[in-house]
Amino acid sequence: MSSSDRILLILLLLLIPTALWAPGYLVMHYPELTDPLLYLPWLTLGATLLLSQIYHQGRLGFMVILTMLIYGLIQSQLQAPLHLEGKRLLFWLMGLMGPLLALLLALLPERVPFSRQSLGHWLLLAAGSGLLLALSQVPVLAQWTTGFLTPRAFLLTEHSPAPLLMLAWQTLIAVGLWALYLRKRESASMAALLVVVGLILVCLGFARPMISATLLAVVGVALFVVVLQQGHQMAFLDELTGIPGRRALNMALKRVGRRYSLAMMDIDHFKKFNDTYGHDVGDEVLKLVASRLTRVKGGGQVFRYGGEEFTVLFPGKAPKACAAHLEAIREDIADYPFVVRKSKSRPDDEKAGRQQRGQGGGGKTVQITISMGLAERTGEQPDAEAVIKAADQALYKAKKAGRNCLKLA
Ligand SMILES: Nc1nc2c(ncn2[C@@H]2O[C@H](COP(=O)(O)OP(=O)(O)OP(=O)(O)O)[C@@H](O)[C@H]2O)c(=O)[nH]1
Repeated sequence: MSSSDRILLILLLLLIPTALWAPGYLVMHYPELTDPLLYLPWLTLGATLLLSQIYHQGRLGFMVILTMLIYGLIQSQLQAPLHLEGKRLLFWLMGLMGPLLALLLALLPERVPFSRQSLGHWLLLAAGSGLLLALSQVPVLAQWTTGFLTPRAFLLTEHSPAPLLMLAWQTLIAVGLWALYLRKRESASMAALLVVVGLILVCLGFARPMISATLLAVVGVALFVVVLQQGHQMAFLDELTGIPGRRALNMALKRVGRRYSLAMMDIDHFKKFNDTYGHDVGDEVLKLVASRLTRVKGGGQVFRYGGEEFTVLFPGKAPKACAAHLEAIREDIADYPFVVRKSKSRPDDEKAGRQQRGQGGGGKTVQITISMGLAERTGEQPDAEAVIKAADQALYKAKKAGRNCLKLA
């Protein structure tokens, strides 16, 4: 499970106790706080909207705006008993259209929120809100929801006004968003999933006082964490390969301590490879090498140093203790049959790739090799710069020695 998956899971789990426990606890023990708490979602969501602007996370910003619209609707229109026809219809429309809008926003391309390019996103939000308000004024629909739909849509219990039909629709969208997140690993689908799960819980516990304020305030905090996490990824992960980049290496070197070894490695003849097969295939090679390198044993931490160079850091290890692990990974890469396909249909996951190779794949198999130089921190080379330089010199020796080998400084 990746770190973003773990964060998502924690945030989702955070919503459930909030829904079950916080509203009742607040009303019972701190009744004087209930009025100020109604402002809390505006605060948490407003802060997240600001941060999403700073980090240029447009779709996430739109998820925040959608949540604000939902909260505004609940506070301004839905503070009345739901057996009133118009209110019940509005509740239905919010429960059905809110998740749909979140899904559609997650499917739209990334845009900076307050710019001309995001006009489509704004139109979608405006159209959704306009349609909701227009439909809520149709008397026939109001009669239909109370007279026909609600009794047949299986109300959960008398404590929850959310009918099963609505929950089924919301759950379907949540599952779709989960699948979208697993496929694309984008913060927008993660944010949309949090908003939809938050809305499901709000609908389920709608009869409880303060449910929307407490839950949507927590959704605001959860979205804040998602923006921060995305900002962290942008700063520390290499975009092409997805492994930590140079900045992450610099941070790791600052806290690694006094004893460590460091290997610099470089893909052999990569320029020729790029010139022969094209930059796109070169990028695929970089991704492949990065993913194979991350399997290094012995506690090695892998970074993309830049271009076709990678670094592996072994905290607390002497070169003797990590050379075998590096050799193993060098051989693993040299033995991996990289197929250059004519089409750009290289599958993302390795199993599918192996299957495609098994069927011939229609491409040419080429060997990728890497050269490595290994150095350790010593009294003579106490700072990280000197260790990197020594590892670089050892790498140069490896290139001179015919490539596809490891040399010690
Ligand atoms: N496709 C792709 N190529 C890159 C990237 N970054 C750097 N390169 C290429 O990597 C190549 C590096 O080539 P050189 O430093 O001359 O070394 P080499 O061809 O690997 O030869 P040796 O290191 O001597 O084995 C250049 O052609 C760069 O354009 C990248 O992100 N993607």
